[in-house]
Formats: sequence, structure tokens, C-alpha cells
Amino acid sequence: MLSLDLEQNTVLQVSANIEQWLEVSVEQALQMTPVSLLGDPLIKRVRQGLQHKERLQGRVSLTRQRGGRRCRFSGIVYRHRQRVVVELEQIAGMSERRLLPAVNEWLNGLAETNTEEALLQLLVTAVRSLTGHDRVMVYQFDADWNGTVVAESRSQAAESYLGHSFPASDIPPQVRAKYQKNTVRSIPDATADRVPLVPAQDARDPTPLDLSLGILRAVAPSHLDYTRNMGVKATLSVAMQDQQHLWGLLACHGLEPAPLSPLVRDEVCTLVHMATQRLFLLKARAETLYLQRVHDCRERLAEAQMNLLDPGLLLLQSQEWLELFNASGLALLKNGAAYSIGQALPQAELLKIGAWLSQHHNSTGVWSSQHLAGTPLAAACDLGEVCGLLAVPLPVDAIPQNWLLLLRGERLKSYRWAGWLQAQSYYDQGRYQLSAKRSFDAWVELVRDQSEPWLPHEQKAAQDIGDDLRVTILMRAISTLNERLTKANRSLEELACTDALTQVWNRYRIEQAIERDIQLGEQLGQPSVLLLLDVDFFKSINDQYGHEVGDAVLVTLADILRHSLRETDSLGRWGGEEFVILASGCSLSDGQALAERIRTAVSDMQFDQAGTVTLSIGVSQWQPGDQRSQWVDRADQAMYAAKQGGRNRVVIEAALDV
Ligand SMILES: Nc1nc2c(ncn2[C@@H]2O[C@H](COP(=O)(O)OP(=O)(O)OP(=O)(O)O)[C@@H](O)[C@H]2O)c(=O)[nH]1
Repeated sequence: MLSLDLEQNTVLQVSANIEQWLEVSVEQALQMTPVSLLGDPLIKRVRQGLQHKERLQGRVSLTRQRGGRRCRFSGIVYRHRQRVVVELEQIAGMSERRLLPAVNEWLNGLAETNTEEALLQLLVTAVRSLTGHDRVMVYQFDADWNGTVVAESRSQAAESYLGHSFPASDIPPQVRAKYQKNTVRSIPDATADRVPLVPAQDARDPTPLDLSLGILRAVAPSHLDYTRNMGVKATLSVAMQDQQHLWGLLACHGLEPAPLSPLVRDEVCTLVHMATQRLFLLKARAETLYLQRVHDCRERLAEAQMNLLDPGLLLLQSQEWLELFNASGLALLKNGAAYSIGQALPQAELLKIGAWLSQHHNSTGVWSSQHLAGTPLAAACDLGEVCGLLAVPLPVDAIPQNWLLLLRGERLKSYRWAGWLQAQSYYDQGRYQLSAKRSFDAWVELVRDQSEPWLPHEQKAAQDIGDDLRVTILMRAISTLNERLTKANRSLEELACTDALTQVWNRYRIEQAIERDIQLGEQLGQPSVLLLLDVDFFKSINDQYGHEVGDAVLVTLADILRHSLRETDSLGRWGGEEFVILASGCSLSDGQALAERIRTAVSDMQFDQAGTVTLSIGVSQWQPGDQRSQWVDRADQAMYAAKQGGRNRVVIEAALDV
């Protein structure tokens, strides 16, 4: 490793072992110019490639004769402030020409895998065949940065770590941050001596050289302890990440020092990079399929909205929602009622959950827990077997009293922790301080009372479906309200058209019916007849028995009249003790017959206290050109004639003296 000042054309620092590689002593090297030490082509390439850049794209190469043999070096170059760092490694082992076809084959294989498991397994197999490490693992981080080994390829001699977990403290935040900058960390020989730079500091710029972009920097003593305690003497780890997120690591272990050609290391990085891309592609594909299922569910909800289905009934048919959310039970809390499917809780407990959520969760976003026993909700109700809850508020009028609840049972998980669980790092003055692990024996920890975690895409899908469900509930509520309003309007209308005492139509309503019949007569020539009925000597009934008896007579009379009519006839109270019957589609003679029937029925009737009651009835037929008043007047005149003629009789208009 060398640091150069290309402006001043000087060599600032060199590795103490430079002579072993380039056959110049440290003193000589520090006297030389960069060009005389590393050659004109290399320095030219660095000058061109490093303009305005932190690191050189690609590699530089250098050839030297050593002990009569030609040695090839490959190097990386990066900048720290004014200084340019050159790291050179001798190329050994598999030649470039033999390496490429093998890598290509592995790359093709990776591109053909269709499951995450197959992909990661192929990756560890490929990397081990290239590097010859004893154990190659893929190590996946969970949300808390604990890592679990999800794929492994190993030699007989290496113990298996598959399924083991490592606590987050093993790879603390500042180490994780470094992986974002430099995806690869290589320790080919953990037992090797550290080689210092000479001089240790650049006299003009005492800032320590930042080597975080490099490969050859020495390893922190705590990390060396860590690898030693793990029983490994060589490691290589490569970050598996997309732009923002460190998903996991590819980690290689050698039980013995494992010198690694920089070219092989580069190819491993390429394989890991390609495998990570493929991994995210497979994940994206799975997510697309999931979103398609969510979309189908939403389509069905949209249909339910159009058909104004009751969301509660809808839920009962939604077995699919259970599968979609990998839920053991599902409940809808709506207007104080609970509908549920699957293994839910008793209605009373579900309602308690709803009440607690409404009181404590004010946001319109979802509420979730995979460990309900650790939340205050556990004290508010009996959760039974339920360990996980994803609750989606369905606010109507901004108050989230309605909830969609997705429930999950326990998922027993055994963590096979590799090494001690005691804190391996501690936080001090804003930095994690590392201390090495001392044991890597597996500890099995059984995690109880927890469900599968609610993944972000599941939470998003639940929120979307919740939004649709909320609209369905609203639409349903509006339609129910409309139905009620229509009913209420109809009752009001009836009330406005009904005579309060006799419950037959009032004068306003019967006049409307008469107008309608006049229109039908004019448009279709339909005949209609009016009967005007007046109680004889009604005043004397009132006078003799009191007004209440008079009222009772009117009520009984209305009943008799109602029962004497056909479907098409209409009955109304004209006022006082007068009634009107409109016999639609009826001739004058038919009207006369009807009037006679009624007159007889009434006169034959014994009224409770009033005894016999008789009617005088006038009958008139609508004539083309008649206004309502003319038609009614003629019936009135006929009725008057009946009175005149001695009462308890029917007179038709034809009998009137014109
Ligand atoms: N009990 C009761 N009486 C009513 C009601 N509406 C009108 N009346 C009475 O009905 C009586 C009608 O009397 P009149 O118009 O003199 O006629 P009448 O006694 O029937 O004699 P004629 O029609 O000539 O046979 C009056 O005394 C009114 O007060 C009612 O709703 N209830």
C-alpha cells in the first residue's frame, strides 16, 4: 500500500514490507517519484481516472521482475483529501482466462433460478467453488438487525451454522454503514502480522489516512478476536443490498488462512451483486402476485359497493382474506356489532378490542402488533390464542368506531443463537464499542406468544382494503338511510292524505283522485262515477247521544263503505258527515247499483248506540268537458234531491229536473 501526492510528485507513505513485493527498500521508495516507483502508464491512468472522483473505476495493473520471475499485480486506487492511495495485490491462483467461463456458467445458473431458496443455495455453492473457503453462508437481517443464516455450503471440517442467528450487536451500526460505502471486507489471514505504513503519518497532513474504501487495511483487534473465537482464520464478506437497504451478507470462513486473488474476489462480488439483483427481482415478482390478489379482493369489494351488499355479510364469505393476510381469524366491528370468520374471539372480546383501539389509536393508519401480550391491550380483554393483531380503522364521520381486525395465532420460533446472547457491544459516547465474543456454541431460544410479523406490504394491502371497506360501509349506510327516508316520506305523505278520524282519504286526496280520473276520461274516454253520501239527521245523533257516539258512527260507517268497494274504487271524507266514493271505470247504472248496495248495507246495520242510520246518496257521471266542480255539483244536487225526496235513498243525476 502506498500513499502519493500527485501534485507534488512525491511518494508520502509506503508499506513497511514494500521490498518483499517491489524489490525497493522503504527508504528508496520514499525518495522516488510516483512515476519512477510505479511506472508511467499506471500514474497516467490514475491522473486521468481520478479527476473529480473519490475512487478509480476498475483496476490498475503492474508487472515487475522479481528473483528473475515476472510478477503481476492488480490494484485499486482511491483518494483521501490530497492523498492518493494505491493498493496492489499480486495475482495468483486461478488465471483470469480460466476464471471467466466458470463465473459465466454460475451467472447463467443464478439467472435461471426461480425461488429465493434455490438462488441463495446456488450462490453459496458457486462462491465456495471459486474461493475454496470452508464455509460460505448467506446471512439475512431481520427488522432488528439480528442476522440468520439462510443458506450455507461447507466442507466436512466446518461446523454448520445454517439456521443460526447472530445478535444485531455482532454487526453494529458503524460496521453496517461501512458496507454501504465499501461492499466487501476481506481478511485472507487473520493470523498475519499487521504491516505498518512508513512513515506512520504524513508530516504535512496529520489526519489519519481514511482506508475505508480499500481492501488491504488491517483489521480491528476486536474483529480478529471475534474470528479467532469462531475458529476461523480467513473471512470474506460481501454486502447484499439494494440502493437504500442492507438486506444481508454473504460471509465466507476459512479454517486456515485463505489467500484470495483480487480477481476472484471481484468475481465473487459480481456473483453476489447479480444474485442480489435476482433476489430483489424474485421478491418484486412475488409482491406483484400478492398485489394482484389484493386487487382481485378490491374488485369484489367494488362489486359489493355497487350492489350495496352488507359488509358484514360480505365478510362472512371472505375466506380469501384469511389466506391473503395469512390470518387465523378476521373480524369486522361495525356499529357496535362484530362479524367474524376463522378462529376469531368471542363477540364481547372483539368489541372490547374495538373499544380499546378507538380510545387509544387516533390515527387513520393501521395499528399492529405481533406480540399482543406485550401491549396494554392484553389487560383490556381476554386475547385467548391470539398473539398478533393488525387493526385497520374504518372511520365514518372521522370517528374510528368501525374496525377491520386481522388476527394471527402463535408462531413458535426457535432461534439458534450462535454465541453468547450477552451484549457483545456497548454504546459509549455516541459510538458502539466492540468487545469480542468468546463462545460460538449454539444457544436455542424458544420465542413464545408471538405471531408472524405483519410485513409492510401486508399492512399496506390491509389499509387499501380497509379504505374500500369503509366506502362500502358508507354506501350501505347511505342506502339504508335513503330507504328509511323514503319510508318516512311515504308515511308522512299518507298522514297528509288521510282523515284522522275515519282513516279514509281526506278531501284533498280524494279531490286529487277525481282530477286524475278526469284526465283518464279525457285521454282514454274512461267513464267514472261519483257518489256523494250524506248521513241523514246526523245532528240529532250528536244531540241525542253525544259527539263521541256521532264520531263512532262515522268510523263504523267508513268501515262499511271501505268493505263495499272494489280495488279500483276510492273513498274519501268530503267533510262533516259527508263521504265521496269515486268509482273509476264505472257506468252510471253500475254506480247506481253500488249506491243502492251501500244504502241497504248501512240501513240494515245496527249501530251500537245510535241504532239505525241511513244515507242519502247522489250519483253523477263524468261528462266530457266536465271540470271537477261541475261533476261534484251534479252529485251534490242529486244527493240534495235524495234528501228532499225523503232521505234513505239514491238519486242519480239523470233523474234531476234540468
Ligand atoms: N260527531 C261528529 N259530528 C260532526 C262531525 N262533523 C260534522 N258533524 C255534525 O254533523 C251535523 C250535520 O248536521 P246537519 O248539516 O244539520 O245535517 P243533518 O243533521 O245530518 O240533517 P240532514 O243532512 O238534513 O239529514 C252537525 O251537527 C255537525 O256538528 C264530526 O266529525 N263528528
